[in-house]
Amino acid sequence: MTTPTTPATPATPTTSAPRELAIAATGLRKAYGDKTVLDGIDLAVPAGTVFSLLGPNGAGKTTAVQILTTLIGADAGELRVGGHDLASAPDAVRAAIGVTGQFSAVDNLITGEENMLLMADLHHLGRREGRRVTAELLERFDLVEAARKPASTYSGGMRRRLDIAMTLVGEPRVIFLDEPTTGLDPRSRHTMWGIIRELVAGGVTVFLTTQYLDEADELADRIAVLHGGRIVAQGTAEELKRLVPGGHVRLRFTDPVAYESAAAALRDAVRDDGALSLQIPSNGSQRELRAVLDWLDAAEVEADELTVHTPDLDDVFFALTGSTTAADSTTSDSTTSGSNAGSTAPAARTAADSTADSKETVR
Ligand SMILES: Nc1ncnc2c1ncn2[C@@H]1O[C@H](COP(=O)(O)OP(=O)(O)OP(=O)(O)O)[C@@H](O)[C@H]1O
Repeated sequence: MTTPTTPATPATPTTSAPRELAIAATGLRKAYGDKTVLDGIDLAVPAGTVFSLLGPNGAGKTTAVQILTTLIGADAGELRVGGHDLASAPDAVRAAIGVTGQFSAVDNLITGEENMLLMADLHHLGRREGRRVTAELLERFDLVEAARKPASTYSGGMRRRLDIAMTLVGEPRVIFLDEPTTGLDPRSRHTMWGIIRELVAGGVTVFLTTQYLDEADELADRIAVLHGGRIVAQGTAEELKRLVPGGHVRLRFTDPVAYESAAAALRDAVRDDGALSLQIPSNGSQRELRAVLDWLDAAEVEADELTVHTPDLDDVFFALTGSTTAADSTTSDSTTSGSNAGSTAPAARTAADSTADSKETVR
């Protein structure tokens, strides 16, 4: 397991007391036949935070969610959710959690409001209280106009909002969101992100699986990458990004003569003769950028375009889960990548660079 060297920044700097853990797993194991899906993983999610579990298809994210929500049993591990032990008090765990995601609880044949009232019944809220909670949640999730229409007529975004609203009827303290924005358009995704932030601001803990790395980057206080049955890295998004070298400034030229003279002056730069571009290792910080610009001035290099690429979670994901070898090489390079951007690690840089082009920032 790779652990970033920098300690995590506390989510709430105002208190130094350790937060109560909403989810705690030690040595979680699960196998299907002779296929080990979770090979002894540890998770610690402080209450009131967003934790994101990332991993390639088939890594075991849904299996982890199913175990932590009591849907299936684990083969081994000490597991606590919402302050209760999963093995000895599954009902208490169920009462403390909400689950939404790939398997929606929405019944298409009835209206949104009826779905909500049904959920209120399941939670044994009285008729009046059920109506009050339903009205409040429909309002909060912008579903008042659609409340009397069959759920089958709802858009994907409306259905997810209804699904979350239904989950909130039981006032869960821990919510598992399994790929909550898959298939949603960008506007609906942003609406969902706003909803998740609001939930967390209200003290709810969110366990999020997602295939969108920008979503984890945007929302998660901590991220764990699951691969080969193990957590191969975990930390804040910033800590994970520091595991991957590959930050650089790219200079593009239109004039081959200018390109050649720049390449001669900047002998440490990586050449791309086809694109007439040079890459200078840089961590993208203001200080390093200034140093690069001074260096270019001194060498009298004038590029037609200058772009800065900093590793993002896609790079991290690719490097850690691309193959065992890639993950291993990235791990060993990681200690130098954050502090010494002047050095480059060829194997990991190749992994990062292959996904880099669409994410460069022109500054
Ligand atoms: N009931 C089952 N019986 C046998 N194998 C299973 C069962 N459920 C899951 N698996 C296998 O366990 C592995 C992990 O599956 P899981 O659905 O947890 O992965 P995931 O990370 O959620 O993937 P995805 O991103 O594709 O949803 C896969 O290889 C899957 O085929």
